[in-house]
This record gives sequence, structure tokens and C-alpha cells, in this order.
Amino acid sequence: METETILSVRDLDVKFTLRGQVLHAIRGISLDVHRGESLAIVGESGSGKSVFTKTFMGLLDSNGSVTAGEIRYNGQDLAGYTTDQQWRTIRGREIAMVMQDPMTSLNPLKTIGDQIEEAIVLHQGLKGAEAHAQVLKVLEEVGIDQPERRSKQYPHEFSGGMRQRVVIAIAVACRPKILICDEPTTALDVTIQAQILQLIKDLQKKYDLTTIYITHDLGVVANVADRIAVMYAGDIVEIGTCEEVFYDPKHPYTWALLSSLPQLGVKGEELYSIKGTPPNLFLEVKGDAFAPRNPHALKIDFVERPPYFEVSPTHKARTWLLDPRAPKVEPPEHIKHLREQGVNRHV
Ligand SMILES: Nc1ncnc2c1ncn2[C@@H]1O[C@H](COP(=O)(O)OP(=O)(O)OP(=O)(O)O)[C@@H](O)[C@H]1O
Repeated sequence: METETILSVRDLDVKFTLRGQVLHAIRGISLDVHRGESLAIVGESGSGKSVFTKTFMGLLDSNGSVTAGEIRYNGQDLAGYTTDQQWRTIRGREIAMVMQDPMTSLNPLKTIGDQIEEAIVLHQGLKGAEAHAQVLKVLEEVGIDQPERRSKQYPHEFSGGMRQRVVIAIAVACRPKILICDEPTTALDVTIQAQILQLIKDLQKKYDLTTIYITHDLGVVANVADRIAVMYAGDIVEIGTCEEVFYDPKHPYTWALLSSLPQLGVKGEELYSIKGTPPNLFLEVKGDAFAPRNPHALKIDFVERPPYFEVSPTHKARTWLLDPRAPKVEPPEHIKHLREQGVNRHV
């Protein structure tokens, strides 16, 4: 299949300054996002998923900045944007974000109808009755019944799942090209979770959106992602199609993540958890950042950062285990049969 790149990140570095110390949060990431795809970025808390995607919208906290690299979008380098005026041409309009907690994105003092209408007036140029009609249409589209009545209500009158639908309605009403969903369902119970993911999927198709999901939960992305990028300590350590990452994972960190899928938890047995802690990003990371937690670490892992090794044209991983000179190490037995276990229903 021909792929067109909508967003191209090259050698991106992000640093934060905190009490005179520098934290290296993103360490040289390169990534091409394909138009129309659904890309999931997975990794433990603190791996840099949010910081990475916030650079696409100029949303880094004020003590952080992009210190190297490029973010190419529409012939522009977003990494060079400095003013709010520049970012206003991108935020919401080209790239929109749905956050984990809808309450932080909604104004508690305004009706949800007014909030959606603002987005429509601003981005679709509609006014008055036309804009109001569009509000009702959008509400229906995101699965909110009785749109006329609901549009007059305030955020606190909606359940968590319904609020998330409203946030999605606002994001989509701006007609962005890329929708970033940052743990969009973490705060919701499982049934609602599935409904929200389905809604995003439907809207993606309808509006030809490119979606980027950020999550720590591989189980969630199994059902929605075309490709998966696995992040560890501010870097993408493995990337491939959903099929490749689930059924032919190469990086020991991906093995560990897959091992902690709740679906694999045998009754009565404790859930697998990854031993050790990620590196302190205030200190320079030497070699493979995962080495101290990697039971299969080689000597070189502690000395030199691995390059990407290509597994297939769509699949690559940064691990010395893929070097032809490395000893052959098999993934753990329990993740070799994920296909038969039906863990990934999507592929
Ligand atoms: N304003 C800040 N100042 C200093 N460090 C920061 C700041 N914002 C983020 N960081 C650090 O950057 C790193 C990446 O954080 P980030 O929030 O992107 O992780 P994440 O993978 O999205 O995790 P989570 O799922 O918990 O949000 C972490 O070490 C975090 O402590």
C-alpha cells in the first residue's frame, strides 16, 4: 500500500530545566506518521508519550523546549515555531487533542452547546441558526441523544463517557487533519471505553482523520491501531504494524510490555510486572536505556546505544539482540502464542 507522510519528525530532542538541572525527556526520535493511519504510541508512565506529542502542538510546559530536530508538517518546521500566533494556525485547526480527563478541556461555566458552537464559528465560519443546527448535528454524530436539550446543559450534568464524547465533538468540529488521543479512555469503565474507541474509529473514517493514540495499555491499542510505536525513556525502541509488534516483537522491552497484558494473567497467579525502574533522565543514558532491566542484556548494551535494525520494511527495533553477532535469544514462551489466544482481535 502506498503511504503518504503527513507528519515527519527527525532527531527530536526535548529538554526540561528543573531547579537548575536538565532532564532529557525526548532523546532523538524520528518518526513518520502516515496520512489516514491510526498510530498508537505505547509505553510506561514517564516514557515521554505526552511530551513527544505535545511538541506537535506547541504545548510543552514553559520550562521545556525542543532543543534539536525537526517536525515537518505541510512544508513547515513546527519545531521552529515560537509564537502563539504561529501555533494558532495548527492547534485545533490542523492537529487536535483529546485528553484523558474531559473536565480539563471543558469549561464548567458554559453550556456544552455554546462550547461546541464556538469551535464551529471559529473553524467552519458558520453563524447563528446555521451554527446551532451544526451543533445539534455534531452532538448526534458523537452519539448524544436529545441534542437540543443536552446542548443547553453544563459539563457536570454529563457522565464521564458523555463528557468525553463532547470533547471529541469539539475536536472534530474544528476539522483537524490529525487527532491525538491521550489516554482517551483510561478514566472510563471497560464498556464505555470500547464505545469511545469505536466512536473515534468511526469519525476517523468519516473525516479521513489521522489518529495518534497515546496509551500505556497495549490491550487498548490492539483493537484500534494500524501501527504501534513502543516508547521507552524518551525514545522509540520498536515500531511496526500491529501484527508485527504483537506477534513478532523483537525488543525485550516490548516482550515485557506484552507479558504484562492482563489477558495473559493466569488465574490465581500474580500479574507480571516489569522489574526495576526506568532510568533517571536527569543523568546521561549510556548504551541501551533498558539494559539494567533487561535479563538478556549483552555487554555492549551498557556501552553503546543500539541502532535500529530492520526486521521488515515496516518493522524496526533498537536492540543489539538483532545484531547478527548477538546470541540467539527467544522471546518468553507465554507471549509466543498471543495469536492463538486471540489477544489481538484487530489483526
Ligand atoms: N514540565 C516538566 N518539567 C520537568 N520534567 C517534565 C515536565 N513534563 C514532563 N517531564 C518529564 O518528562 C518525562 C516524560 O513525561 P511524559 O508525561 O511525556 O510521560 P508519559 O509517557 O506521557 O507518561 P504518563 O502516561 O504518566 O503521562 C518524564 O520523566 C517527566 O517527568
